[in-house]
Formats: sequence, structure tokens, C-alpha cells
Amino acid sequence: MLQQTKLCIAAAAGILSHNLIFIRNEHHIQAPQLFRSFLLLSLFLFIGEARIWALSESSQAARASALIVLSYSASLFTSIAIYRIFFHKLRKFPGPIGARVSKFWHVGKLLSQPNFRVLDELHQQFGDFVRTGPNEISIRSPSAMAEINGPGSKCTKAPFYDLLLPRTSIITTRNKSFHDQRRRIWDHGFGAKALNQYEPQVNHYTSILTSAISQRLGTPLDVTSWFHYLSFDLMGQLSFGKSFNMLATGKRHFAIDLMRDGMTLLGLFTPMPWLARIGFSIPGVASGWKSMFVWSDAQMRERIDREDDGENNDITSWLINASRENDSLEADRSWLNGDAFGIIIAGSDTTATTLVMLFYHLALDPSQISKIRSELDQLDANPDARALQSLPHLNGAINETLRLHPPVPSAGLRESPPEGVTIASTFIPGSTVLCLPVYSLHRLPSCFERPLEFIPERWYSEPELVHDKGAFAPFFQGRFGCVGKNLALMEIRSVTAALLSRYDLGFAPGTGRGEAVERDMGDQFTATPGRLELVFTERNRKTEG
Ligand code: HEM
Repeated sequence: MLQQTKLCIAAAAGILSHNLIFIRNEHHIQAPQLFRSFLLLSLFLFIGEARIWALSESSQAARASALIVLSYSASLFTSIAIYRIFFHKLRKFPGPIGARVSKFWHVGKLLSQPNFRVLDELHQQFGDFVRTGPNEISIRSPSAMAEINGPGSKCTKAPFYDLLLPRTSIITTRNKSFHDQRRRIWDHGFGAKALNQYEPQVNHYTSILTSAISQRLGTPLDVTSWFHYLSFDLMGQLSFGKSFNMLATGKRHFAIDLMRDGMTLLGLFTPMPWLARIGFSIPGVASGWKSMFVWSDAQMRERIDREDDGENNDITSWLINASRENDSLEADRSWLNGDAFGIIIAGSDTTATTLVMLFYHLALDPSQISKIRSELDQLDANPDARALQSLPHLNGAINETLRLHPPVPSAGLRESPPEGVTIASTFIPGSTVLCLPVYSLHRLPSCFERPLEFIPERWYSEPELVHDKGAFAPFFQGRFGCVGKNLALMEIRSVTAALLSRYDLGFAPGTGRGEAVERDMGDQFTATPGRLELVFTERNRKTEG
């Protein structure tokens, strides 16, 4: 009888804790503490059962306390499920029943498919607004990007960005005024003057890649790896003032492997930041990721301590100099550490993925190479960034690549303001997580004619093939939009021009038509293309039409 009373009290506590605590506010930041408290309470319960009720057998005490914990958990989760299915503010939005109940449904899906494909299938099944989690709506509407991220929007970054707290950076901060302050400093680092100063670095790393390829002509080259070597080396230079030397050695740097470790976890647990925070708090879990932070902080310490030559040759120098001018170098340390790491994450995978997918399309359709070459052949032998910026087919091909394979295909979660927001004429209640599935948006037939085809001309001579330009947002837009867009485009144009001017290319024997690169595409916040092997040969001008 006494045991039954305890079970009833535990069940009541489950319902109460849901309705009084968990239903309100965000709890992902305290998730590790809550989890530890839960384990501790269960332990105390067990000790209490063993001592107070003088149960002689410890197995009896374990059974009694386990039943109490089970009763609490069962009523807590039943209360949560009933609420989420029948009473939640998002109950009217369509979506799979599993997603309404728990984000575990989403994580389960990610075990077998990348997020951008999961979301695309959901939109095909349920339409433009899909409830993809208890408190999340995915919106596939061309106007959504501007309405959520454009001027005047009150939407903020979603709880996902708290994943790495207390580490902070421009990319992860959810505090609008902190973000605005940092963004002003960052914007200086990407102005016209700054970009001119980075151009020689971009050209330098492009020429190292070109000569690495010249030593490997006629043999299969894993360009997925080599374009990553290039972008990581360049971003290492622009953030820590030194390269990872991957182009020179032809090998991955250990720090990049550590980072990849963390990104894999990040990709899987994007839908459940609270679970990821519990995971990160367990010693031994994501140890590579933690070692990467230690390594990256040490690089930044070295970079700051290095004598300043007064030149702003890299992105970090703009950030450090701003802190020096404000006399806040020490106070800003955690921002500087986070931002330097952010440059590597935000600037490397994204640019490399674009290059890989662009060269995949060039190999699929060599007529694209001829069209770009006919533009390049009108320029000097080593055209500068400004000249490349004006070539319509080259830039059309880059846009088409970014449209079909956006490097940030499903991330960039936002949160609606407490009073709610109207998007594409649909009211979304307050504090809802908003997902913008850019991959699906970019393939909407209502926005792009022949949406699955690679047609660079749609961006210059055939504008009728674009019905709604607002649907194209590989860099997002507004205050949280990509600050590095112009640098990324400079890098992509420079590498493409240098390689196409010198080399012919084709798929490596035995790799078909490079299907693996799309088939094995992952989504770990940034897209990670599969292996693409190409064979480069000296350009044969005689065979050109
Ligand atoms: C093709 C290449 C690139 C693409 C497609 C791209 C795309 C994006 C997207 C979609 C966002 C918004 C992400 C979010 O809200 O979570 C973003 C933010 C950002 N990107 Fe890029 N990016 C590229 C290259 C770069 C490069 C080269 C840098 C240089 C460091 C960079 C630095 C950043 C930073 C710092 C942010 C955060 C901006 C803020 O919150 O104010 N990106 N990028």
C-alpha cells in the first residue's frame, strides 16, 4: 500500500514538473545540470529506500526506487506527449506524428539520411509549412527568407546556437546587441579595402593548388580533399596568420580531423541542442572537438602575442585591432577565440563544397568549360578579382552551383519573437523555432524554371528562367547573413579561372559520372560532399572548337 502511494506521488510529480517547469521557457542550457540532478535524485531515492524502509536486499531497494523513477518518467512523458499532440500552440500545422511528440523522431531520421533530404521529403509530403518538431516549423516559402532575416524582423537565432556555451562568437551569439557590436567590427574586415588586402593571399593559395595539380596530371585526383586543403589553408592564414600546410603536404591536418569529429555530432544532434549539451558535458564524449578548441585557442593566443605590423593582412587583425583600440583585448579574449574558430568553420567547408560541386558540373557538361573559357580568354593572363567578377557565365555557373547545392542546406534556425510573426500570410506563434530549408527552396518549380537543371544562363541572358529571385539565398540575408560572401566568391572565381585556363578535366576511370559526390553528400550544419575524383590534363587548345 505504501509503495502504491509512493508511485502515485511520483506520477503526480511527473505531471506537475511538466506543467510547472518544463512547459515554460528554455531548458537546453541547464540540460546537463538537470540530467545530473535527475541521476543524483534517483541515487538518493535508492539509498533512502535501502535505509529508511530497512529493505534488507539491495535488489529490492533497487526495484522499489526504479519503479518510482519509472512512474515519474512515464507520467512526465505521457503528459508531454498529450500536450504536444492535442494542446500545443503548433497543433494545427501538419507533420508526422512522431515529430509532434519528440525531436527524437528527427534524430532517428538523421541516422539514415542527411537533414536536407529529410526536410525535402517532408515538404513534398506535407506542403510548405511542416511541423518538424514539437516546437519547430519548417517553412518552404520564397518570401520567408526576407520576412525572417530581413530588416525589421524581430526573429532571433534559435536555441541551437547555444550549443557551445559558454564559448561564444559572432556566429553563435543569440544576443542581438552583442551580435550587432561584433558585426560592425567584422564588416570592416570584409570591406573593399580589406578584400584587396586578402586578394594576394587568395592568389597565393590558388597557385599552390595549381602547381600541386600540375605535379599530378593524368592521374586521378580526389578533388573533394584538395579543395578542402585549399580552403582550410587559406582560412588558417586569414584567421591564425598561418596555413595548415595541407596543400604543401597533400595530407589533412590533425586539427581538421578533430573538428570533423565534432561536426559529425553536431549534424546528428542539431535538432536536440539539450541532448548535445548533455553529450558534450560527459567526459570522453566529443574529445576531438574539445581538443580542437584547446588547439584553436592556443593558435589565437600566439596570433595575438605576435608583434603587430600595423597591416590588416588577415581577418583576425581587424578583430584584434578593434579590441586594442578599445583597450579591451583581455576582456574580448573569449570572443576572439570563438571568432577565429568561426572563420575556419564558416569559411572552409562552405567554399570547398561549392568548388567541388562546381567542378562536378563542369565535368558532367564540358560545354560549360568552353563557355567560361571563352570569357577568360578575353582577359589578361592573370586576371584580377575585379575582372573575374564581371564574367557572366563564370558567375552564372557559380550561382547555379550554390542554388542546386547550397553549402548551408538546412541549418540557420531562427526563433519567432514572443508575440509571434506572420510569414507568407501564415501566423506563427511566439518562440517557435523556424527552419528555412534552403535546399528545398532553391528547387521550387514555382521559383525556378526547370529547377533541377544546371543552367548558368538563367542568371544573365535568360532571366525568364528565374521566377522569384528572393528564393535564392545561399548566403542568407539581413543582419545574420554571411559576412564572408565576397571573399568566398573571390576564392571560387580565382580557383576556377586558374584551373580552367590551364587544364582539361574529366571523371577518373572507374568512378562513373561522379555520382558518389551527390549520393554521399552529408549535412553537418555545412554540406559535406562525397568523394569526387577527376583527372586533370594539360589544356589542349587544338581540340577546342
Ligand atoms: C560559398 C561560401 C559560403 C556560404 C554559402 C556561406 C553561407 C553562410 C550562411 C548561410 C550563413 C548564415 C548561417 C547562420 O545563420 O547560421 C553564414 C554566416 C556566416 N559566414 Fe558564411 N558562407 C560562405 C563563406 C564564408 C566565408 C569564406 C567566411 C569567412 C570567414 C564566412 C563567414 C561567415 C560568418 C562569420 C557568418 C556569421 C555571420 C553573422 O552571424 O553575422 N562565410 N554564411
